[in-house]
Amino acid sequence: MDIVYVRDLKLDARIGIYEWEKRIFQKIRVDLEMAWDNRPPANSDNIKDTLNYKTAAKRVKALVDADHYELVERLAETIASTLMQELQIPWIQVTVGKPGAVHGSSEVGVRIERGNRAWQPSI
Ligand SMILES: Nc1nc2c(c(=O)[nH]1)N=C([C@H](O)[C@@H](O)CO)CN2
Repeated sequence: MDIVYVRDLKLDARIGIYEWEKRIFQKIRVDLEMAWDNRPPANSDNIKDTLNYKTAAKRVKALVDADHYELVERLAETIASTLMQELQIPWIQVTVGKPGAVHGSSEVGVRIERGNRAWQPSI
């Protein structure tokens, strides 16, 4: 399975369950792994055939900017369902991390997979 990825996307988010977290922005980190058939763009050398990683990253930023999220789980699910639907992605892995949220840990968060992991492009 071919992959298009976005790694270590750093964003400022309104996120968290505590009252004080609703009044501040916190750094979050997002990783995306997205299944795609990379042979058509490799053959055409045309951006139109790609899963455009810039488009995906900008959409994630817009989703983060649009709302306060209590849980990293809801943000990860929102990112996965939105990108899958809007960009026709058959399988996605989304990691959302909160660096510095837990003393003694460099990062905490969630990783989810949605869609068909066994997806293969038709030849
Ligand atoms: N599984 C989760 N656990 C926790 C979350 C979360 O979003 N998912 N959030 C918090 C707090 O907001 C925390 O990050 C503040 O330090 C605690 N546990």
